[in-house]
Amino acid sequence: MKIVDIKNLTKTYNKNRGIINLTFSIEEGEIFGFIGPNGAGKSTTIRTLLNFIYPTSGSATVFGKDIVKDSKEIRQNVGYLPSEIHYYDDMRVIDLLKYSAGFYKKFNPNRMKELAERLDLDLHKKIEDLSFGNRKKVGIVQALLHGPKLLILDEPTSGLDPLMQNTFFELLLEERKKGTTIFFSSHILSEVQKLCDRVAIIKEGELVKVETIENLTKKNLKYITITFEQTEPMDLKLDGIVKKEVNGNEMTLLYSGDMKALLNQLNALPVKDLLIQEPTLEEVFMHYYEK
Ligand SMILES: Nc1ncnc2c1ncn2[C@@H]1O[C@H](COP(=O)(O)OP(=O)(O)OP(=O)(O)O)[C@@H](O)[C@H]1O
Repeated sequence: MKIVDIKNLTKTYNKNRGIINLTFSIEEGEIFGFIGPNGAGKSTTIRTLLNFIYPTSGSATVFGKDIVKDSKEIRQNVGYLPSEIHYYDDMRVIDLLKYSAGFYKKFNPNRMKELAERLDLDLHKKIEDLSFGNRKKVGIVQALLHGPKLLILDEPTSGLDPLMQNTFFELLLEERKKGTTIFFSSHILSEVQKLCDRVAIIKEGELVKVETIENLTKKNLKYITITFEQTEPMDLKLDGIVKKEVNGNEMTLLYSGDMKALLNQLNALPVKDLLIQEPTLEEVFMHYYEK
């Protein structure tokens, strides 16, 4: 079942582009990454899905329900972590969480305590006394508290130290085991690689690609290092060379072409050593972005 289904969704702010003609969907139980540089349109997409802002054109459904007409119903089953969190500063964490839990039909105080403990969050502190990272934790507890079917997380890890990020990822994997679908925006590629099943890449408001992490990292792009016997310039004439660098007798290639064609050419050259590696996700994305 499609938990999120976005069709030709466009949002323009006066004359500014926000997002243009986005179409993609997220299946039940997926951890789905949403990747793009600052200003690409990630928050705009998320805020539109939650009906904080209205689409200019196009449509989307969450749980099969219309994001504009049925937004109240949808929100009962969504946990949302905004990228920037603004709270009432003089409230204590516990009171704020109870207050926000009041908007949902399901609330479990034991779950609140358990989550606070796991994240090492002091429930009795005032919000104004919390660091940025600790405020983020409040947002995480708030998003998970009512056992949502869909988690929408906008840059969730910014401000968390690496240990806390791990705890947070563990929590997400536990949620996934329960069947929760997770939509996760980020500009940090390694965390997406670690956690997500599929990823949508967005650039300047437009969707570049939707791909499984497996395919993104494995399918076509290879990182190739060739060491030649001699330093005289060697030339390779091949389709599919995305990037080439030559340093002394060493040539590195990002290559997405036919492997046999490459090997045939190398066969005629004085090759001393050859190393073929999986590219990092950074390299894969650069490849998409450069196009
Ligand atoms: N309230 C607004 N008014 C006018 N333009 C806006 C508004 N919010 C966003 N934009 C524009 O829409 C585009 C997408 O912004 P958005 O915040 O969705 O990007 P993002 O991918 O979430 O980036 P970031 O990681 O920096 O939050 C940007 O060009 C931005 O300038």
